[in-house]
Amino acid sequence: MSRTAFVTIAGRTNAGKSSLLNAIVGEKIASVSSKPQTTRTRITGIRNIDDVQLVFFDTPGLHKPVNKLSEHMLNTVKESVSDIDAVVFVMDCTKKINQQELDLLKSMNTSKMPVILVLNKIDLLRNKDELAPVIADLTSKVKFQAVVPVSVTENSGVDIVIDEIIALAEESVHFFPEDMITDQPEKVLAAEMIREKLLTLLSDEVPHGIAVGVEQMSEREDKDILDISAVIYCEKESHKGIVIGKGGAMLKKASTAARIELEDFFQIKVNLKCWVKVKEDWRNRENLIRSFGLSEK
Ligand SMILES: Nc1nc2c(ncn2[C@@H]2O[C@H](COP(=O)(O)OP(=O)(O)OP(=O)(O)O)[C@@H](O)[C@H]2O)c(=O)[nH]1
Repeated sequence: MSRTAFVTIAGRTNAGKSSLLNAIVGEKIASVSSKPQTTRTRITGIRNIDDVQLVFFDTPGLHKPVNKLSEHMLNTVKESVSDIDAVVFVMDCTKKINQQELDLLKSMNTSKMPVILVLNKIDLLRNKDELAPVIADLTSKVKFQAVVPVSVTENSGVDIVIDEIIALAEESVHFFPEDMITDQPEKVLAAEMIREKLLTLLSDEVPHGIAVGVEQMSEREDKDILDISAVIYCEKESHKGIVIGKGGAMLKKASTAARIELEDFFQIKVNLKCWVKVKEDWRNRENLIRSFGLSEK
């Protein structure tokens, strides 16, 4: 069974968060982060390792450098974390923990978020024995899933961080196709959430012959609403009828289930509109793949 881990990287300015993310996801990050994002959740990188897909994203209240976090943001941590499987909290091991970092870590404990502590920049330590008391002090105050000494610059410990994240991955479909990169990861993720709901509800009636493309996804300027319009492509006219269902019942059920999941993930009210179209042999059509926001590597 395939697994997915949704991961947020948090920590103080200059701790090495971007460097670590780059070390984990490699060059894919460039294509992902350079585009302006429309939603508050921002996917910053994707990495596939065997049957596990790691999806890195920023989430409100957590992605800002810790020294810029306000009280208000700390309070929102609890509400905005339902989809996080792991928080990777990066600290510069040569710097003492400050009150804000401690508060944030404690609020993560309160909301039962698994936290992997990365003690970065160990290459700067003259004597590695200096780490033991630091770790002892931190673990006496905060509960961590794992504590990993790392030097991103020397590429030491990064593999262990990856293993710890993999250990927290949950059984799930992969939201992003292997070997493809996208500059619109939120659209791809939303499309896959909709497709997954349809496949679950339809069971074997329309096996695999469904593709979903999110054509529009934008947050309203005046209201906290995310408008998403999606097209469901079937291979046959008869499949279209099944997807829509009697009096539109099936489509309604699937889009309601998808909307609930999308609202939970993006932490915003979602207005989802789905259309069903027949496109024979969509699987071989390059332009369709492109309209899903994907491209071959
Ligand atoms: N010596 C050393 N320097 C590192 C290491 N990891 C990152 N750095 C350096 O630390 C600085 C900050 O790294 P970033 O990855 O930009 O840190 P950040 O946490 O993303 O910073 P903000 O975006 O400001 O929040 C850079 O100059 C990195 O080259 C490390 O393992 N050892």
